[in-house]
Amino acid sequence: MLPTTNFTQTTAFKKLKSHHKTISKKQLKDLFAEDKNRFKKYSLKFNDILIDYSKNNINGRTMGYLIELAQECNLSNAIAQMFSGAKINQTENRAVLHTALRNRSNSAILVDGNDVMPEVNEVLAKMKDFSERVNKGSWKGYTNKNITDIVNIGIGGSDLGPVMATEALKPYAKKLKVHFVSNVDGTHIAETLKNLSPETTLFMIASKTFTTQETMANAHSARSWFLTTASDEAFVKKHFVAISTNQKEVEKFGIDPVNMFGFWDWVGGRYSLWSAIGLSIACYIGFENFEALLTGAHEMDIHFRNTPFQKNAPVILALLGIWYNNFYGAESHAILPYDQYMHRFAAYFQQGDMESNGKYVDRKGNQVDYQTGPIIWGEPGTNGQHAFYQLIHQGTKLIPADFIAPAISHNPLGEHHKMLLSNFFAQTEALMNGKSLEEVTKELAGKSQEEIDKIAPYKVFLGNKPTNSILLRKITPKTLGSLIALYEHKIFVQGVIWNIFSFDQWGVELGKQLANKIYPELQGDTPVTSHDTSTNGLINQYKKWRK
Ligand SMILES: O=P(O)(O)OC[C@H]1O[C@H](O)[C@H](O)[C@@H](O)[C@@H]1O
Repeated sequence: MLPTTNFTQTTAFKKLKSHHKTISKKQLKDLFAEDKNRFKKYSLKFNDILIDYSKNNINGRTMGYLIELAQECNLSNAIAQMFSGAKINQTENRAVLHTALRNRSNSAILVDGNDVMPEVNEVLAKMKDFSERVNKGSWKGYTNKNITDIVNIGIGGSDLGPVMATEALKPYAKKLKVHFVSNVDGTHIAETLKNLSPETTLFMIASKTFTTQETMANAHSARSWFLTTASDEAFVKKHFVAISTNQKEVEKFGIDPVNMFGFWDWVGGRYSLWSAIGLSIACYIGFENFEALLTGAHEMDIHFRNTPFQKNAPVILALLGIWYNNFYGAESHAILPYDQYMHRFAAYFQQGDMESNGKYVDRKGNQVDYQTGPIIWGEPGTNGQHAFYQLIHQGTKLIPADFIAPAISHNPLGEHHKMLLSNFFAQTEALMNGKSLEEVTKELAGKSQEEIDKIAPYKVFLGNKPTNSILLRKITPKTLGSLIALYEHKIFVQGVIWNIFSFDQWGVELGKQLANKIYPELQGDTPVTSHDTSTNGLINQYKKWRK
């Protein structure tokens, strides 16, 4: 059982509340002026990742109290429980063991008294064999041609991780092309299949439950498309594999269990890219690179498990998030990768974070009276700079942001990377320092006082906007693995402190139930009357227009 401390009742919370009153009056740039060692004090290095959190509204006292908060909430105990296989997903009575999937040390991890590692290793070996066969061309299509294209059909956790990681690691791609179909909107699969040949396409039907409406609809459409050309059901096994925890449903769909890659109920969908759900990643970048991804995550797991909170990267990022969420009233958190390959990273952690910590009931079953998970959003820099950064710089909302960039580009084209990184460095500096009225006035020298008075207020930047900078040496499979695990554990720590269950997702059920109720009502032309007037009106207009 996880601890159930109400963090707002802790001594550390009270200390932080009163400390906030004084430190929030301080300007970040003054904190830097006061302390020459600020960067050294508030940055840490983990392998090829430098995390600079010095541009935050914190001092030694803030960090001390935040760490006390983590201690009072029994974080160490919660961490130990997660790694040991305790059933900390209490509302579903499940262990939470994505860390076992990348446990390269192979030490035993027990669930209900059984070591899960032999099974984990067995699936990994099967993934290795499969990805190598497809890549080498010894896995043939039904007309004896090599597979050239993989289509992963899945949604949510069975899609976002593989999409994000294959995009982020494109420079490591072998020769297979990979495509992803998630949306039940027929456009997604229709557009994907347009340029593919059934003879050389392999479908991976990825679904933990194998009952998800969108995935099953797309899987059936893919099979029909395939059979239109291939004609013979017997060929399905050469072109369809399943990734799931539900063998019964896989067989019902017609996929041979030999071509099924299993995982377990203790792998949460949004934490599943390390499992067989990562098969498309392994095929795309090669198994050795997939293993490097696991190793990177494993090393972060070790760091998270064994490092004192003062130097513990996920703990620090989590506590800073809590600082802004619960003391400064920040509603959102931006993730801003300065790397085009990382363009789905924020989208990936929208599910990772918001599905985990978007909860209003605490671990005792009571409604919380404080804020929990933030809204996660972001786009790659520099594109974001020319779109929404205006609001970060001069809007009325406080938006803490993580800036992420690699020192070495996979495409060292002329001066591009220096230009990109000059923006990366400049933005956090600008957000911190802002621009004073005095500086603006100086810039306007030569203009009349009247003109200056008119325009100057608009040109002032208040600054004092907090950011973390995460500088990576290079985006490699290993570094990406560590980075993803860093964010995963950050989410875990926050969930522990907010006293919520981070590993269920009951909130997605209601919409699904209602869609299932409405679906049959869309048959025929008879107007519906069973809903509120708005829903009835919309459905009935749809029925008129579709004729
Ligand atoms: O993998 P599946 O069982 O198809 O589930 C796919 C997704 O749908 C669910 O509704 C949840 O919101 C996600 O957590 C999950 O990843």
